[in-house]
Amino acid sequence: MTWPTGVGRHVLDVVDSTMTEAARMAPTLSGPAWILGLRQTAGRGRRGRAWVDPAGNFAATLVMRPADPPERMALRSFVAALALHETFVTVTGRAEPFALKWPNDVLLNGAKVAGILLESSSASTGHLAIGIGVNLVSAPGGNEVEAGALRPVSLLSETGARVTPEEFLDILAPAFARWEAQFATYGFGPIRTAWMARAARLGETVMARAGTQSHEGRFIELDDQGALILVTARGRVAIPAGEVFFG
Ligand SMILES: O=C(O)CCCC[C@@H]1SC[C@@H]2NC(=O)N[C@@H]21
Repeated sequence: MTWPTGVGRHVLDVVDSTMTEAARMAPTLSGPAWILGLRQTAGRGRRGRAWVDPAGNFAATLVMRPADPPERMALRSFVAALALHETFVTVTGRAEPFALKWPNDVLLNGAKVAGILLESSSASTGHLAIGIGVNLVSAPGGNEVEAGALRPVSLLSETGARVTPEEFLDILAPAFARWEAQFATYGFGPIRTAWMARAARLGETVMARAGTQSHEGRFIELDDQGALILVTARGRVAIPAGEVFFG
């Protein structure tokens, strides 16, 4: 696959976090760039959690500077999820074991194989950093993740597919560029439709936690802002940000 024109590619042997490196590099960048860390010493996940990624796993951040309002910027997590899903399908030749979990995870055989972390800067650089972590060759033990979280698995253990972080990036970056072009041209509509076609547990009852509130209901769709829509005993509820538990 061809590397997208005008997009930087930086590979670092060791880095604290590619998110931190993205913030350091942003002022010097003239266009979008991928930063791949072959090892991270202080990787971070969503909601202040640590992200442990041993050698052989994939840890990268795409830094870009979209001229978008914040709510539109945030929709790029769905663009990234679609690009990640496509990359897994390309690498394994199989679509059926992969699914997307709202808001930002990719599942393999119902367990977590990848996560996405979005950070935007209010500083003068105005950059958006899209961090992607993939358990290519190893996954944390079930006792290393918080209670109720999905079991982590690796691509290698579940499918036998062995791919290096550099190879993974060289498929992911063009895939992201294609989905991003679709988002830029047609807006969120086709992204939303494609995301729902790959969504885990669509139509089923799930539990969502948003802040201190929990909602149980049938997951019927994403709305046009990327919020999770549940039909609960009290009616339709839109959850703009939170976590979902499948139980
Ligand atoms: O909590 C999650 O599921 C999101 C995990 C995101 C981890 C990636 S690894 C590359 C980038 N650098 C980081 O420190 N975090 C993200």
